[in-house]
Amino acid sequence: MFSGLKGPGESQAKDGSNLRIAIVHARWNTTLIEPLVAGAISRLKASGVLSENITIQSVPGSWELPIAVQRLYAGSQIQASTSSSASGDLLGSATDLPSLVVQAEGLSTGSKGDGSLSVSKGGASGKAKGKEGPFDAIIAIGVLIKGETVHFEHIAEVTSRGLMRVQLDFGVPLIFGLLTILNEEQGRKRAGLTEDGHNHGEDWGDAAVEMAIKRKQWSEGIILSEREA
Ligand SMILES: Nc1c(NC[C@H](O)[C@H](O)[C@H](O)CO)[nH]c(=O)[nH]c1=O
Ligand SMILES: CC(=O)[C@@H](O)COP(=O)(O)O
Repeated sequence: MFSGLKGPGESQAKDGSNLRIAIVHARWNTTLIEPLVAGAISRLKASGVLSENITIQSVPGSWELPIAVQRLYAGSQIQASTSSSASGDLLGSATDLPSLVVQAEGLSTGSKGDGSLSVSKGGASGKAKGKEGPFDAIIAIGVLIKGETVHFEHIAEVTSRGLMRVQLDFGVPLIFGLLTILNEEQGRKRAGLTEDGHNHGEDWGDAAVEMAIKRKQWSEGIILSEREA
């Protein structure tokens, strides 16, 4: 897919075993979204990111990506403060009994769809409980396909700006996984669904690990030079 000078170059994704990564994807154009999400997950795991430390959330369309990423990241920050106060003292920020039980037991809650609460051990799917606390990086995935109107341009512009704003406002690496394509064939190529295609989701997974590790180092004052000047 990448010919000549194009492409991200050799992956710099190192050990992701201690990272917490979120993937937020739109559901529009799901036949392209699904392989892109799968590609990102495959590379996260190839770098050692644990399954229980990969959080996946979906939104209706790309327009919803910025708000979802912003609120999800803010929520992960609250988790950190809640779990640290819960470990420090039983009451923490939650004082109602159900929340205390959920916290104390390391349970997770969900909705049964009839408005009642379901509570299960471990993560929402019952799997091993992953890390809590702020995400180390977030991958936003969407596919915008040009139609007959200028709807495409409006969403592409503001969604891109919105994602960049969240990234800089919150200081969290936000991997740009928004495909803005003119036709479905362009999308199939970039989702790795054609012989000459390449799954861009793989690049986004690598980028998330690389940037999460570098952000962690920089936030601890660890400044390493990648090469001799
Ligand atoms: N046409 C596409 C959309 N449109 C939907 C919007 O993103 C949004 O969900 C809706 O306007 C409600 O706020 N979304 C995509 O991701 N891709 C498209 O091609
Ligand atoms: C990106 C879009 O919203 C686009 O697919 C909508 O198509 P149209 O411009 O024909 O309404």
